[in-house]
Amino acid sequence: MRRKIVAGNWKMNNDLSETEALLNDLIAQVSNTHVSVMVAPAYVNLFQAFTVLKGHDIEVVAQNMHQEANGAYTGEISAQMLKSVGVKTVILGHSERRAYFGETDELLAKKVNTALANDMEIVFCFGEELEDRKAGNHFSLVKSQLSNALFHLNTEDWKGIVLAYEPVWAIGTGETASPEQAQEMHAFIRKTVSEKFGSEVGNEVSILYGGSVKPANAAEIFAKEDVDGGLIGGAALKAADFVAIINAL
Ligand SMILES: O=C(CO)COP(=O)(O)O
Repeated sequence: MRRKIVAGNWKMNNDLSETEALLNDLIAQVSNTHVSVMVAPAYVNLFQAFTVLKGHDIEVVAQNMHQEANGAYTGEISAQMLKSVGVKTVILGHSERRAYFGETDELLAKKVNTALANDMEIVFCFGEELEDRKAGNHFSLVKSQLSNALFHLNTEDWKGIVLAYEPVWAIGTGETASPEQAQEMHAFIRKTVSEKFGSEVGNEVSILYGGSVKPANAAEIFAKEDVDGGLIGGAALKAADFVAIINAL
């Protein structure tokens, strides 16, 4: 059975006291036990997030990580640092990392290897830009993002991979992919993974949708066969909205 997941990517939002307040609101309101719930606060608040969430079934994950084990990389954070505060899962490949911080497929392949070598689970993000979709290149673009960063893995490695399809044109824009567009792409992703790694891997991998998911549209997107949950940005910053989205899965 594929795992159902709703993950909140807080991006560069919430200082320490805001982080504590939002987590306490989630503790009070999250009750859906068949969904794995993840939250990704800023690095500096991860340690305190674990303290606040102790004993509760909400996983704290990181938004990013450096590919090297340690060294002279001013401002960066390693897998071991994340693990030492309790992080077991890291988001990699977010479109904002690709667009604003120059992260390429090649670099992401290295980050993927580092995370897996550290027994960390990965929420791997990818998705096309509006021009790609307008030009009809969205399937080939998505396939190349997957193959460049993940096709060197072996079948066993896929136990640690969750995929998150986030069409860039739908992130933070209020414009969502229609449920049909999401399903069409998720089915393509599953087929692409199955062709390369076998149908067992393809059937087992959870594929999340991300891009302007909100309480009003979550249920119809999550109802699609190949959509196993969501990666939520803006709507994850308000407990009531995030919980409504969890409850829609
Ligand atoms: O980028 C996202 C999650 O990683 C989606 O962001 P929004 O939900 O704000 O569109």
